[in-house]
Amino acid sequence: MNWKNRLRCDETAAWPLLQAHARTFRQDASSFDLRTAFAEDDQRFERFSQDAPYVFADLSKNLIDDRAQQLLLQLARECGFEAHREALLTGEPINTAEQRAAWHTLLREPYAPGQETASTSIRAEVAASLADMLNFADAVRADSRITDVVNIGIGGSDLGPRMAAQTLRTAGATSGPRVHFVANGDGHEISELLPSLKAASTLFIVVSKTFGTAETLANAKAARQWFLADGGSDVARHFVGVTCNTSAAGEFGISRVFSIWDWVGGRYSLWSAVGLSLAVAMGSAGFRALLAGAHAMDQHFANAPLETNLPLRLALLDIWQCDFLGLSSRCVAPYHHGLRRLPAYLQQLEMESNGKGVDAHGRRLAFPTAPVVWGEAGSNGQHAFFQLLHQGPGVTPVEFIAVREPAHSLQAQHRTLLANALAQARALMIGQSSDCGHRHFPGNRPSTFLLLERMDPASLGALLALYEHRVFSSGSLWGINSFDQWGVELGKTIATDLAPRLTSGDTAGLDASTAGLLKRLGGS
Ligand SMILES: O=P(O)(O)OC[C@H]1O[C@H](O)[C@H](O)[C@@H](O)[C@@H]1O
Repeated sequence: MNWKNRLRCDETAAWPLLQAHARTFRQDASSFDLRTAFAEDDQRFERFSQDAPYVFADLSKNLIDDRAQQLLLQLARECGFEAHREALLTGEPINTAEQRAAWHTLLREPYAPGQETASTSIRAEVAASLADMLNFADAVRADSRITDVVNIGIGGSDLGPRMAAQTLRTAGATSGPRVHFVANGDGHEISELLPSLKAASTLFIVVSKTFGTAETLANAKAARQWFLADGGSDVARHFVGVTCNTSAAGEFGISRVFSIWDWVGGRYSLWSAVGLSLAVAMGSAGFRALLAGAHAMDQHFANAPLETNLPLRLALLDIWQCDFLGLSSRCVAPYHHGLRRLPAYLQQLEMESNGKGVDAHGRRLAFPTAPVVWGEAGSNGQHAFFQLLHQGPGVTPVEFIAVREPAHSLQAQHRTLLANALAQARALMIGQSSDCGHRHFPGNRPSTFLLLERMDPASLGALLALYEHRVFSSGSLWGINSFDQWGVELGKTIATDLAPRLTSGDTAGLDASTAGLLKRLGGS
């Protein structure tokens, strides 16, 4: 099957079979129960868990059985998933709305000069661009005059590098200058940071694929104004840019520009020069290790049989939960302090990619797509919202992420943390019967457990690539284009219209609520 003619999940023969099968999972006494499933099958853990590069995954505590798993695999095959995956990995224009590839996997593919293929020149270009970016990053690290680096960007130009830098700092894999991130259009964020800096020892990296994002341009202007006021004179040396739009960066006064390709989607761009601040934080060797870890996961995704292909298995579980069990949210609980921004990163990756109500041809979808992703680092979440997960009226699947080896020496404390992650997953599943209502835990609540041996650049690269491919896989089967984001545009257009009205007080044509609020907010 050609990827362009692939089927949508609800057009397959597997779809109605899955619907029928899902009825046996309804929440009543005769339905599927995890406790019974484990009691009746001593191989359940082995069959619903697996290794993938750098990641071990246990899916066995989910509300899924062999028949559901087989039907979901049938659904993937019927949809033409393998052809679509091939198109992703070979740079076909799968972002059909914008007629371009989504070829982030190329950014982490090792390049050996002399390999003659049709795409040799783009591979050579990618390798040269990476070397240029990493040389610059190492030079910044070696320059004792630079003590602080500020990444100015938002969305995909912030979330990935910020989360990865934070994770690897906690893991002890960063050194060199302090790296800060400014994203928010709210001027409080940059205003809080700037007074702690000195113009002469600060490097600003302005990251924007389009170089047209209002928040980033406003923060970059504020930074330049502060830089000049603080006695800085050499804007060209202290401001560099990362963008597709080199001319707009030039107009801003930035001469040192690291360019990226239009086939690198914002939320998939961490691996490109968008990761410059991260490369400054960990050096070229660390950045290359991150790419190598991601590439190992790419290879797994490309070659592992569908039955043991972890990104696909997680995507099938998402589809099963979302479309057949009616579970519309997923809690991510990373039991690693460094991963505390992972839920925010995944919110963009998953919800901006797959939060669509139409398919790639613009046809309305009659089934739900991306679940709401939310979460907080463990064990913090246990003392906040886990109450709802254990005893709330609805069911929310939880995804635990744990790292076996800590980067600190508090071994006993780490064992307690791991015990807590295990305990929460087990408590959700086994529950506890009590005649006293508020002490009753229904149990049979699903969770997935992802386990890393240690947190280092390669493991993080693999984990993030796993999530990217999972999102591609579910999006592919839902029939949607995971690589556009038209849903963010309307609000931007309206904000452009409203901004001058806050000063003029003009409310013509506005609804009464917006007009009333505008009058209260205006004039400052
Ligand atoms: O990198 P930029 O062009 O500044 O875009 C930054 C972000 O803003 C957009 O509105 C999109 O929602 C994001 O996908 C993107 O990552």
